[in-house]
Amino acid sequence: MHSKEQISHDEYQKTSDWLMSHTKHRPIVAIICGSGLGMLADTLKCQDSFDYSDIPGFPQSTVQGHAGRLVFGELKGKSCVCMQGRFHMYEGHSLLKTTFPIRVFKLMGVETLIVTNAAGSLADSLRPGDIMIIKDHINFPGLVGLNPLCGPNDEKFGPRFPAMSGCYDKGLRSLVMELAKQMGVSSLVQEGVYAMVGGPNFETIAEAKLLHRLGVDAVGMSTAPEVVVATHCGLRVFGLSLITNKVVKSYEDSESVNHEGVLEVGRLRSQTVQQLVTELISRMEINNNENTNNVS
Ligand SMILES: O=P(O)(O)O[C@@H]1C[C@H](O)[C@@H](CO)O1
Ligand code: HPA
Repeated sequence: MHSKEQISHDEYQKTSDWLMSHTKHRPIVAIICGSGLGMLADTLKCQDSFDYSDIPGFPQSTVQGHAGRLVFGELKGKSCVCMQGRFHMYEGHSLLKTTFPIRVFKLMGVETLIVTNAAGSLADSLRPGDIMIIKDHINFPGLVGLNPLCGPNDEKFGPRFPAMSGCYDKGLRSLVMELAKQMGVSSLVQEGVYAMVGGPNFETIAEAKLLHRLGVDAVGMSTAPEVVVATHCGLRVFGLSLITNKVVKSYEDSESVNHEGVLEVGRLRSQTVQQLVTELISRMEINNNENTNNVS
């Protein structure tokens, strides 16, 4: 059971120290690329990149469309770190390992986490290719005790009982809605509720109907554990889902979803997602800590 595993503060610190000694970048923004969205790292300038297999303590990516590389670089004058590939519970990683990079980023001085994912839509208003700004989430594994915060609490990171209301920063959500208008893509962008299920199978029709009745707008297999750990340690979070498919919720519908189709929509919408994230990073306000120095 996941809650028996522990990762000490020292272990997170060791990975952070290793990374800080191998790059001059001092990131203030971390980006997690969802399935098929690894190109978000391509926009970073003056890159330093590390395969996960070379980073002490890092888990390995096993999913197609998740390269398994950590990329540091500058975007619009801000120092960033980008995960080209995330870890999912269904890969067999414990939730602590799944979220390991988040606390490492915190120790490196990151202030803001941008999470992206591929998701299937339940809401009729969300079509494949649309972008859903995550307003809130339902962490289904978390609700039954599969939560990365289970086990002894490390007060150095955050409190035993962290609040999760407001975990998706309101200011950043409004900013992205505004940016979408300015970029002329507001018809593609709306807010909604994301639900995490364990995967790796896609939903049955009965499960889809249940999620729809519960008010879920989009469903995926990631993100919630990362956001819980990030919020626990005080990171500001912005999340977006690229809608890659409609979740089949009728027995009359003969369509079915597959991972290749998910990756394909990622490729088709990569530029718009990239532009939105770039503009967000460019326009977001940051706290002036020592990490704001640019790398020359
Ligand atoms: O890493 P994300 O959440 O973007 O990946 C989604 C969920 C599954 O891992 C995969 C299914 O196609 O895409
Ligand atoms: N369900 C769950 N996860 C997903 C989906 C889906 O329909 N599409 C992309 N990730």
